[in-house]
Amino acid sequence: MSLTHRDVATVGIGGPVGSGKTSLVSELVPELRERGLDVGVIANDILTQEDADALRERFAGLVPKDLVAGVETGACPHTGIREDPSMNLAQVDDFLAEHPDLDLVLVESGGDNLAATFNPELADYSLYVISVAEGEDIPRKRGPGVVECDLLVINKTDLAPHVGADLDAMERDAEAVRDGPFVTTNCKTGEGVEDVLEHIHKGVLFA
Ligand SMILES: Nc1nc2c(ncn2[C@@H]2O[C@H](COP(=O)(O)OP(=O)(O)OP(=O)(O)O)[C@@H](O)[C@H]2O)c(=O)[nH]1
Repeated sequence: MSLTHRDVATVGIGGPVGSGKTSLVSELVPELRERGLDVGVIANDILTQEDADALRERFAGLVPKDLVAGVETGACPHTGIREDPSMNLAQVDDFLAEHPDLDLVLVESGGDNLAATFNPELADYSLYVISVAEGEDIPRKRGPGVVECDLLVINKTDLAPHVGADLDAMERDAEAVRDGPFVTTNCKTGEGVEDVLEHIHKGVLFA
């Protein structure tokens, strides 16, 4: 069920460069397909189709090729997902024209600087992915992406001991700066992805 006027649920996935957004999408899609859901994927990038091309290959046999699309924003990533989401919305409409029974569209943002949030017109539910390896003080900085998303995902938990990050401190800070939930993940092993799915289900599919 969608909260926007389109008859499909949309989930935004934002976060800094390299935090693990594409890796999370790669983990989520097979699980969503396993649950019988028809999924489309949009990857926003400043000037390339790289993520979309990689995802199209990865999802071969799982997601029709025309349900994986790249949107080239040509500007700051947040422009296409917040200020003017029209290119992304047009892509959602294109998906629906060919696949009217589509259940869910994942919209991955290009990497940003902790400030990006999704326009509610584009995303019914938004995730913000940060990485342990980028420093344990990220939640404490209260970036709008971290504070305002529906679900904060603290990824790369496996790297905490290697970069000297205190995961417990990150979790305490996440709790302190947010009203909403957070989860911890390791997208290399799939750990925590089940929790993300549960939140998405609660947030959009079974809302
Ligand atoms: N160790 C570890 N590496 C991870 C994890 N998640 C992602 N990575 C790696 O981190 C790198 C960046 O991951 P991506 O998924 O491409 O990150 P992204 O946020 O999509 O990056 P951009 O699209 O460039 O902003 C890749 O080399 C991944 O394999 C994780 O949980 N643990």
